[in-house]
Amino acid sequence: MTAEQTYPEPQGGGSFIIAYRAKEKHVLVIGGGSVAAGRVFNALDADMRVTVLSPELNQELQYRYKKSQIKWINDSFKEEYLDGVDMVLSTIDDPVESKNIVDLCRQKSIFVNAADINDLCDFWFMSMHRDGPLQIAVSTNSRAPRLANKIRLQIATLLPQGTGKAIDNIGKLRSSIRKVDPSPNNSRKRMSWLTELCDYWSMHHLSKLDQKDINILLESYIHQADVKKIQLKTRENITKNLSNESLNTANIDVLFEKTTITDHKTDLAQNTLNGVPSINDSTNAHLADLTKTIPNREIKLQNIQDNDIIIKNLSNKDVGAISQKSVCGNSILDKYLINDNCISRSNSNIPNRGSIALIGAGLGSPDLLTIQAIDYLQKADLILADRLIPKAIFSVISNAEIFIARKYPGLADAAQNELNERGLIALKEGKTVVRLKQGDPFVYGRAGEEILFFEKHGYECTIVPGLSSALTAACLNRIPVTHRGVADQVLILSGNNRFNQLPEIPNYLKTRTLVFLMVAKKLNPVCDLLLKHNYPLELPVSILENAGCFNQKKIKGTLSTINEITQISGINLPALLVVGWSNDVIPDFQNCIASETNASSTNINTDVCQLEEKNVIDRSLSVSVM
Ligand SMILES: C[C@@]1(CC(=O)O)c2cc3[nH]c(cc4nc(cc5[nH]c(cc(n2)[C@H]1CCC(=O)O)[C@@](C)(CC(=O)O)[C@@H]5CCC(=O)O)C(CC(=O)O)=C4CCC(=O)O)c(CCC(=O)O)c3CC(=O)O
Ligand SMILES: NC(=O)C1=CN([C@@H]2O[C@H](COP(=O)(O)OP(=O)(O)OC[C@H]3O[C@@H](n4cnc5c(N)ncnc54)[C@H](O)[C@@H]3O)[C@@H](O)[C@H]2O)C=CC1
Repeated sequence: MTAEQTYPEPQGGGSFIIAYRAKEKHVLVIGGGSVAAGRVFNALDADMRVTVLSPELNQELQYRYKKSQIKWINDSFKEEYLDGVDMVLSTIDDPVESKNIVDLCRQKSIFVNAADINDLCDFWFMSMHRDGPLQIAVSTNSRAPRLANKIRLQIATLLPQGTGKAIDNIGKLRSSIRKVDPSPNNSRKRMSWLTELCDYWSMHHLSKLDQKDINILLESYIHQADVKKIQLKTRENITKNLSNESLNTANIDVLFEKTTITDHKTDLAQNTLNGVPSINDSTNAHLADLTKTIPNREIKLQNIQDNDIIIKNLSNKDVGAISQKSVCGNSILDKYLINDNCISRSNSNIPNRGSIALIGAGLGSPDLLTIQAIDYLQKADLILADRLIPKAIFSVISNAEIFIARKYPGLADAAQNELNERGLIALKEGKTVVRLKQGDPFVYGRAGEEILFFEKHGYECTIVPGLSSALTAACLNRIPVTHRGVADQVLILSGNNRFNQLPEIPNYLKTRTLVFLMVAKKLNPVCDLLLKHNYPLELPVSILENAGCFNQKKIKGTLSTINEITQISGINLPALLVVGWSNDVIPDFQNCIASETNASSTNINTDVCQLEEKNVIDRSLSVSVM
């Protein structure tokens, strides 16, 4: 690589953006209108000493003056007022006088900004988002301030909740570490440990740390503990409700999302769902009118209390279908920007908007939930579930209200509508909603339909995968659905489709494993169908019940015998059927031991021909309870 390729070429024409520590610096704001009030707010936010020079003050400045946040010189500009000043912000409506002020400041080497003469400014203001110690500022370098405002809001809606708190917590930990290990020689050690911590843990978890956790982390740093293995109170909270017998804590070593990408996705999802505010028709029309008839500047003149009310109205009064496109053809975010205009520089007032996640509950045992699913279940306000979700899963839930859909025969559609509406109402109230689905939401879970419903109403859905029994039931029952030399394909089918019909069956292929979900009531016809399609009578099959749960059970047989066997043993729901030679690859452990001692049957773990010949697996041992 050439040096030109290695080192980036400066574009030029930008501003030098720094975080200026202006605490106690004396700023003189000239003018008493809304632009002055905005500047004053920013200066106070940076702990500057503020004097306003103007023959009049607007409402906000009068309020700040009464609260002794600012000094006020009730006069027009005179040169003498520049004495002892570190910075001047001119916000007057008189360009000639403004130019005069700028010239005088230049002579006195005072840093100056004039709101009405861009070209003469030493620096420009930026659109700013603030969340505690976090400040995000956007500059368009005086090209398009309104777009700076819009970009700032777009960025802010993408931030994970609790970002400011997470920064605070890391700040505390960082300074404690530097106190106990101040040596400049250990800079690399400090930096790499903290970097790993920040990269490895999700923003959500970092935001939840308390002083006790920070102390544990400090200890961990001292011992250079692996950040993936640190046990914290936060971690305990997450796992505390998991039932002991089902949770093997050793298996959930990693409770925190691995990468920042996951983190971003989770948190981003959480916030962008939240991201789109809702506006009812009359508010919408009202705001649309405002943009047409009143210049933005005048909207800004409203006082802060009024603006707060507008924000509340926007988030509470949301009714009806709202798509990403608003009536004016702009996005909903654009509408919100109109609203934000009213609050001008009040930084972080992104209204609290509901969010929804569709979560796969997996097989029914809490220890087979994903970390992300546990995380969502713990922070949810409302959980929409159905009767199929095993009770054990609910042990993970902290405080959420649980709504179980009343999906009884003949009422399924009405129950689905009811569930959707419950979700929508909660979203409009700004709640965190979780739609919990058994298995994986996209494998016969009808999640697609629900996503379309919520997204039609302006709420993007986060999707959290779950373990689907389609593959994992076989896995837990020692059936490798693919196995070299035995099976190289897997087909997932439903024993019972929407119109109560049997599925279409492909021609027999020796190396294909078939997995039928929802098959218990259709076992007989499904087996008949397979036989009709020339599947061999001796083809091994298994019924797998309650996979992954404490009452997991496997019933083995062949295509010709399984019906008879289950007529005796019965089938407990939920159950699925695995058809194919992969059923015979790994014998039950007891048989395995038996075959070890049996000289005539040795090499069981090879290909299916051998299995057939030696008949290693005793299929007459029809029921095996695990
Ligand atoms: C050079 C600069 C001043 C400086 O810093 O010296 C400047 C100059 C001017 N702004 C004008 C107009 C508007 N300014 C805003 C809004 C903001 N303006 C801000 C900064 C800056 N504005 C600096 C450049 C920063 C950059 O480009 O990145 C923001 C980011 C920060 C802040 O002010 O605190 C704040 C967003 C706050 C938020 O996000 O909340 C809006 C929209 C709105 O109100 O919503 C409009 C109307 C729409 C439009 O005109 O575009 C006019 C024309 C006046 C006229 O025509 O009469 C001038 C003068 C001119 O351009 O000559
Ligand atoms: N940078 C920005 O973001 C923007 C800048 N502007 C410009 O900023 C300026 C101020 O805007 P607003 O606050 O809306 O105007 P405004 O008209 O509400 O306020 C002007 C203030 O300056 C005071 N004033 C006028 N001459 C003065 C003097 N010689 N000495 C002391 N005080 C004096 C007035 O009493 C008044 O309080 C305008 O020129 C406007 O074009 C406008 C919009 C955005």
